[in-house]
Amino acid sequence: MRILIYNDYDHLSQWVAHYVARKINQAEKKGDKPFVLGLPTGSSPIGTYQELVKLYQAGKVSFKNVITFNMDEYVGIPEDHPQSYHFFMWDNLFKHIDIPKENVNILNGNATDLEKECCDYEQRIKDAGGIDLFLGGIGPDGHIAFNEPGSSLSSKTRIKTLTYDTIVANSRFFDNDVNKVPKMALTVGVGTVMAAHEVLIIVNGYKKARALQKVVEEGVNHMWTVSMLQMHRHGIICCDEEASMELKVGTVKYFKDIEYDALHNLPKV
Ligand SMILES: N[C@@H]1[C@@H](O)[C@H](O)[C@@H](COP(=O)(O)O)O[C@@H]1O
Repeated sequence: MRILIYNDYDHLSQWVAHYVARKINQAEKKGDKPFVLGLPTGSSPIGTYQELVKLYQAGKVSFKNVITFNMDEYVGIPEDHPQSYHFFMWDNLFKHIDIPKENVNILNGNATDLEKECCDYEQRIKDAGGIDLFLGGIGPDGHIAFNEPGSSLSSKTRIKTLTYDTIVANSRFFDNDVNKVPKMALTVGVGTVMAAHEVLIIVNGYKKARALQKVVEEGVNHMWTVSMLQMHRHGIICCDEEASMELKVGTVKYFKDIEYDALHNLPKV
C-alpha cells in the first residue's frame, strides 16, 4: 500500500486529479475499452473534482470514453434533494465535464426493490468489465463508502443501516439536525471496492487522523473497514499533514522518503 503525505489539501487534490486524468488518457490511447472509474461523494474529493474540471477545461482530458460508478446513495431522499449523492455528483463534477449521461451509474435509493437494485448494480459493474480505478474517502470511523464498522470485508453492494456516528458526522449537511439524516443507504461493499484493479483513498483533515493511524499502523480489521486496503495489490492512500497527526514520526518519515518523487512531481497527463 502506498501512502502519499502532502503538506496540504490543495497539493493532494492536484496530484489525485492528475493521476486520474493520466489513467484515463492512457486507456484512451490503448483504445480497447472505456475507462471505468469508481467515485465517492463527501467533502474529501471536492478538491480533486475541481482540479479534474480544470484539466477538462484546459483540454487535457476528456470523459467521453469514461464510465463511472458511484459508491453509495441514501435511501429515500429524492434525486434532486441538495444532499442526495445524485445531486452532489452532477453539481460538483458531471455537469462541468463531457461525460455522456448514460455512462453515469449511481445507485437508486428510491427503487421499489432495493435488493434487486443492489444486485443489478453489481451486474452492471461486471458488464462494464470491472472497475479500473476506485476513488474513495473515509468516515472518521474508518468506513469506506457506507461500510460501517463490523461490515463484512468481502461484502458486495447492499442496503446498510447507518451508525449513529455517521448520522452525526453527516448531519452537518442536514442543518445539523440528526433527525433529517436518512437512516439507511445503498452502498457498494468492501469486496466491491477491493475488486477494482486499483483503489485510491483520499484522507484529509485532523478528524480522520485516528482512522488513518489504524489503517496504516495496525492490522486488517472489520471495525475499520478501509484497513482492507492493506490486502489490495494496488492500494494508494493520499493524505494531508493534518490527517497524519496520529502516525508515528518514523512512519511519516519513511513514507515521505520512499514517495519523494510522487510528492514533488505531478503525474504527466
Ligand atoms: N458515505 C460517505 C463516504 O463515502 C465518505 O467517504 C464519508 C466521508 O465524507 P467526507 O469526505 O465529507 O468527510 O462520508 C460518507 O459517509
